[in-house]
Amino acid sequence: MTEFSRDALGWSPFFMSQLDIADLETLTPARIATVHRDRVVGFSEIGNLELTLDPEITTAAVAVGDWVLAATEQHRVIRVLDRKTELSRSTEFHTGDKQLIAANLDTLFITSSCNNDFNVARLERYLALAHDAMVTPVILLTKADQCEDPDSYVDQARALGRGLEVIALDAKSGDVAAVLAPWCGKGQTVALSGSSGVGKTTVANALTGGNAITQDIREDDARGRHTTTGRSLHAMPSGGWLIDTPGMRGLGMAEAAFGIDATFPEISELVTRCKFRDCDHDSEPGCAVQAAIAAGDIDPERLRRFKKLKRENTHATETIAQSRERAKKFSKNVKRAMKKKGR
Ligand SMILES: Nc1nc2c(ncn2[C@@H]2O[C@H](COP(=O)(O)OP(=O)(O)OP(=O)(O)O)[C@@H](O)[C@H]2O)c(=O)[nH]1
Ligand SMILES: [Zn+2]
Repeated sequence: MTEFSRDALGWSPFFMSQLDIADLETLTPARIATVHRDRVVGFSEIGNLELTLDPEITTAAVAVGDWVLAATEQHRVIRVLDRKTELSRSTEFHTGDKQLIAANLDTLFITSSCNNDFNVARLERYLALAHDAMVTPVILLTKADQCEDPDSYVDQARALGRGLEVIALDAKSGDVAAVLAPWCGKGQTVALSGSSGVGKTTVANALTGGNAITQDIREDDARGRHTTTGRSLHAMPSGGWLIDTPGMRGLGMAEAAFGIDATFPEISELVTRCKFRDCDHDSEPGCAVQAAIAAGDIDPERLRRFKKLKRENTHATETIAQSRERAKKFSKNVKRAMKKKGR
């Protein structure tokens, strides 16, 4: 059984302030490392805890990285603490509810490669996601060793944000952990996102010092054999934590209006100065954005991508509303059918 101090697990005054004296005396804070269908595993100062959830809480409301308060004798999660950061996405087909991806991340390494994978629009999408989650983005450009001019990629990526950290590296070299050390210190939590093949596993292995990465585990329980997802919160020798889950890997699309604005500050700061509130920043009279483009202050390509993301965002929101409507109709039909059957 491995014990970790709260500080080592990333505890901070933000979480402490959510506890009263009674909580402190009776409950144990734990950091969620695995979320199963009907139970979770948390790391704590008294070791790993296998926990079921209070009936009020569903596993969908708990994410890897969460801090919870556990009643250890009952092996039960009593309360999920407010998150410092929350990465989630809207589920497309179901209820329109959001799906939690990870909680209390400090840094998202947005990973791309110094080759054809590099795509400014895609990077902006990830940046919007990170901003929306309140997580610090760092752009990681792998395969610098296979590229003649990695600096040109770095420059393009740096242009995507004020003070944005961009790092080009060879993920297979020995110095990955050293280069990324500023974000991987004691109690800090990171995750990697990016397309397939950009080197997430390679970087993750370098950071965790081995093969700690997501594996499916076959498990036996009362209901028979089934596959569950292995541990998702991995300790790094540097003292930090890496979250690696299938959801994290599948991260891609953002429906994050706030995040989009934060990603395009030079544009979003101007739109309030347009003459019309519903300005499309196209050819409307008194458009502050077009004026800035004419003055050479804004890159028209940035505006084009800003508008594209906004459109997608609107579309995603509509889809959620529509799918809610569908779900409602469906449950009505089911009820009607059940009634008929009952007669
Ligand atoms: N030369 C070089 N090869 C790299 C670098 N990063 C990754 N690779 C190679 O690229 C291939 C894909 O890397 P992975 O780490 O598996 O990529 P991934 O992002 O985890 O891919 P998925 O598991 O599909 O999401 C592997 O063969 C790596 O060895 C790099 O910086 N330089
Ligand atoms: Zn305008």
